[in-house]
Amino acid sequence: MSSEPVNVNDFKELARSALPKMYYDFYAGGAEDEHTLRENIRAFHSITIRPRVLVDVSQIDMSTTILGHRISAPILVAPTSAHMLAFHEGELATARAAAAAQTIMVLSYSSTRSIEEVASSCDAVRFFQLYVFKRRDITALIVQRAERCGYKAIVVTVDTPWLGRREADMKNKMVAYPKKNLEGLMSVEINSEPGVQLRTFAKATVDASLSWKDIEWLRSITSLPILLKGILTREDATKAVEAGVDGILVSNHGGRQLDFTPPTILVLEEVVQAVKGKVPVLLDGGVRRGTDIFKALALGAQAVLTGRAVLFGLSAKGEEGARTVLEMLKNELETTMALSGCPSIRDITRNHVRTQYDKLQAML
Ligand SMILES: Cc1cc2nc3c(=O)[nH]c(=O)nc-3n(C[C@H](O)[C@H](O)[C@H](O)COP(=O)(O)O)c2cc1C
Ligand SMILES: CCCCCCC(=O)C(=O)O
Repeated sequence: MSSEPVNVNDFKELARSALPKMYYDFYAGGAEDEHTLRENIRAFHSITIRPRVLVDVSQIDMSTTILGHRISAPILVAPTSAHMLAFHEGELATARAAAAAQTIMVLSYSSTRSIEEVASSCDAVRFFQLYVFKRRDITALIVQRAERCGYKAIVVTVDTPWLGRREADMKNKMVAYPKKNLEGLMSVEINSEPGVQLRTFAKATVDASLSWKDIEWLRSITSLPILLKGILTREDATKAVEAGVDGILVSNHGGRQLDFTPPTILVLEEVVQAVKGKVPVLLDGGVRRGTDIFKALALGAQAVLTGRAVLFGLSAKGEEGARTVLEMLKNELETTMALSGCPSIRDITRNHVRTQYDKLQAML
C-alpha cells in the first residue's frame, strides 16, 4: 500500500504484508469454513442507521464507564494471544496503546508477556482473561497474580472446552508460541505435530468439565468482578445472571471456535433482553468500524471489544499501529454520533438502528 492507512481494513492489508503467512493466518483465520468469521462482519452491514437531524452535536462525549471505570470511549481491547508474533514488545506495546487511548485492555492468559510485565508497562486499568485449567490450584494462583498486580476484573472464557479446528493453522503447520504466564507452573512441552499443537495443549490443560456450579468456585478464589466471555443465547445469559456474574460478553471468539454460531451482533438483543439490565452486556466479533460500535450500543451493548483490529495495527506498525487503530475507531464513532444526532453515548437508542428483523416485522 503506497498511502498511509486510513481504516482498519488498510491495516489488515499492511499486516498481511508484514507478517509471515503462518502468523497472519493465525491472527486472521477462523474455524473450519470460516462462516462465522465472515458473518460477524457481514451482519453489521445488514443493519442500517436511522440518523436524527437538527440535534446540537457541537460537543460529542464518547466517554462511558465499565464496572465503574471511566474510559474515553466504549471500545476495549479484547484478549488475544501471542502479541510477540506481531511485534517484539508484544503485549507491553498493546498495553501502552490501550492506555494512550484511555481504554481497558483485557490481557489474555496466553500472552507472550507476563501478567507482571504488562502490569508494570504503564499505569492503566486492565482486566485479565482466564481459561480454567484442570489444575485448579494453578488457575487460582494465576488469578491471585492478576489480582496482586492490580487487574480489575476476571474475564472467564467459557466457549473453549476444546479448541476450535483452525484449518489454516493445520495447513501452515503453525508452531506453538511461549505461554509466559505458565512458566514454572506447568509443562508447556507438547508432543504433537506442528499445526495441532495448540489444540493438543488445550486438550491436555483446559478443564472441559467446567460447568455452572463452578462459578461458585471462581467466586471463592477472587474478590474481583467476574465476567463470562462467550455467551450467545438467552438461556445462558439468564443462567449467568442467576449464577451471580458481574457482566456478560457476547462473543463467538471471533469465529475461531464453533463455526456456524451466529454473528454476535444478531444475538446481542436476545441476550440484552434476557439480562434485563441486571449486569452490563458487552460484545465482540467483527468490529471494524465506528458504525459497528454505534450499532452495538444501539442494540444494548454497554461497550464493544476489538481483537483482530488491534492485532493488525500491532503487526503493521507496532505500538503506534495499535494506538492508531484505536484512535481511528474512536474517530469513526465520534463522526457516526455527530451525523446521527447523538451527542453522548446515552443518546444512542434502539430507534437509531434498523435490523433485518425490524424490516420483516414492519412487513407483517
Ligand atoms: C489471534 C487471536 C487470539 C485470541 N486469543 C484469545 C484468548 O487467548 N482468549 C480469549 O478468550 N479469546 C481469544 N481470542 C478471541 C478474542 O478475544 C475475541 O473474542 C475476538 O477476537 C473478537 O473478534 P474480532 O477479532 O473480530 O474483533 C483470540 C482471537 C484472535 C483473533
Ligand atoms: C489453552 C487454550 C489455548 C488458547 C489459545 C488462544 C485462543 O483463545 C485463540 O483463539 O487462539
